Amino acid sequence: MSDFLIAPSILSADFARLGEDVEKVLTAGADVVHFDVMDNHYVPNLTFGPMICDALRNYGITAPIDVHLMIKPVDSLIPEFAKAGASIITFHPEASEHIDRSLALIKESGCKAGLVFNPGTPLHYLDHVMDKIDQILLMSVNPGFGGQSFIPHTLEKLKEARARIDASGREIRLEVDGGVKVDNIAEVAAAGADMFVAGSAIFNQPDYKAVIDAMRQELAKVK
Ligand SMILES: O=C(CO)[C@@H](O)[C@H](O)COP(=O)(O)O
Repeated sequence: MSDFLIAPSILSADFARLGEDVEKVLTAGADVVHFDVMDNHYVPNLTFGPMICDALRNYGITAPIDVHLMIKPVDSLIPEFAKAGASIITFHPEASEHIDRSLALIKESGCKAGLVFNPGTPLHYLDHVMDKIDQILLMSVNPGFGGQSFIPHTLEKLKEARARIDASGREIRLEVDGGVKVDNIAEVAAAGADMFVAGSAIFNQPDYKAVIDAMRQELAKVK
């Protein structure tokens, strides 16, 4: 089993049959459920909250749920998502008044914590919190919608983030999100990512397993 994790974004799943569709993508070989929370304030779209996360757990989903908060303010929903069964909670540093406090709140709630960087957000927000995070998520599209194209300069940013992780000596996941597909996943992995969010590339195809298997074949060429 490779150390690369594939995390389908349920933003592109069938909301009318969400439990069934999430179960189907996990059975097809996905590792993690990527759960995009949008508030129509921090980002121009509106999705779902803790009740849906809780509903997935009640449906029987046991895989890690990676909650990506695209909301402002950040803190009030952290305990709610932890109670609802989130495994990992990430947020955008510029959306929090107190980054250290938000990270501490996630940890106190029993979840892994991470920071998310939009394409134009500098990585210097990591400077004083590397010892407090488990994951870095680099957005390779501007957040809000699935189906956008991968922004190429993310590759350079991934290399910079990987160098920061290596220098920290800590085990921190480097996740990438937006426009990840079979034909670019190897290049993205070679730049340093080890966790791949893919929404439309998986859910817009009839055979999820065929896509995930093809992604793993590409990843096998890298490591
Ligand atoms: O958070 C987001 C968008 O804001 C992503 O998770 C997208 O949902 C990824 O979709 P694709 O680019 O893979 O279609």
